[in-house]
Amino acid sequence: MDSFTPQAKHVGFIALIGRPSTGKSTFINRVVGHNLAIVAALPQSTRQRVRGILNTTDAQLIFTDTPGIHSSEKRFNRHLLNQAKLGMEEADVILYLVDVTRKIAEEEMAIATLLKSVSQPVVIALNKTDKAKNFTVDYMLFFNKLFPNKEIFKISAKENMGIHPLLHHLTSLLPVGPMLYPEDIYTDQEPSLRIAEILRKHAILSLKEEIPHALYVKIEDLQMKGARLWVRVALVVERESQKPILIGKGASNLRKIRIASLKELSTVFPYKIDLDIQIKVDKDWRSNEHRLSQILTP
Ligand SMILES: Nc1nc2c(ncn2[C@@H]2O[C@H](COP(=O)(O)OP(=O)(O)OP(=O)(O)O)[C@@H](O)[C@H]2O)c(=O)[nH]1
Repeated sequence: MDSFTPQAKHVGFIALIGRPSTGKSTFINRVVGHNLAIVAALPQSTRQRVRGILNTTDAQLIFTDTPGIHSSEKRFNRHLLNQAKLGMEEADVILYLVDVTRKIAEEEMAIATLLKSVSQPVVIALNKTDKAKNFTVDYMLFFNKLFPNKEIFKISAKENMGIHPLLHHLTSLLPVGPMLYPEDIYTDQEPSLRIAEILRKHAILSLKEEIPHALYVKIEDLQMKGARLWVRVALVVERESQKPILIGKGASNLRKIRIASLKELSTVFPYKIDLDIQIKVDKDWRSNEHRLSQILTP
């Protein structure tokens, strides 16, 4: 007997899909218990396919957090949709998370059409059912009609309601096989990706409206210098006029981003980090196919 044969469990990939701000990142953080993905009250804050891995006694659930699906023809949103489709192709199970605080709209029709054509099992979970104002009943009717006999889960990722039965059901749908990751690994993200995600989150949180979508983060240099990790990072915007907004009066916004990022980085990495943050302009990067594929492809 090979003593290295991993223990057989229910193991597989679960692609999370849903329209923007549905709570996908909150859900992953809730079940995995680490702050892996960007959680922000902003649409499309998840551009990288972040994975969270939940190890239980009988399963290894590997979650893929896709960008929110948008039924927009804009090139930028088409890219996000492609990323979501990519995430679905690799998955054993698709978990469709629905935000019940928003009325049923064309996005649900678009997603339902997409889901009708997939070969994997689809699980539907209605999220944010803790909110007083919600359209849970409308969604139940909508999905019962589209997917007769399918169990619909009612959850709150934020308030930790209904999560256990959902995880139990997801586990039952995963194939039995060897574990794909060691049990102590909860993400397969590279350190540079994690640093970029954290910087981008705090940059986004420090801004309002237009700019967040015009921003990406590039790790330009990353070196261990003695016991410290030295990182040079560029916050890249689309236009010169966006630079002063990001920097803020007397560099106040930049300082805010640095302090919040360093605080979070200190909880993730076991060494001190030096951050050299620069602000750069990459003119109209969102219309540049080449740049988009560099930024959006994990
Ligand atoms: N009341 C309530 N709010 C929630 C719940 N889940 C998520 N939220 C909130 O909804 C907002 C969006 O959550 P995210 O987890 O960032 O959503 P997302 O689907 O990852 O968003 P994108 O990355 O833009 O696709 C945040 O303000 C969350 O706090 C929930 O169960 N109940």
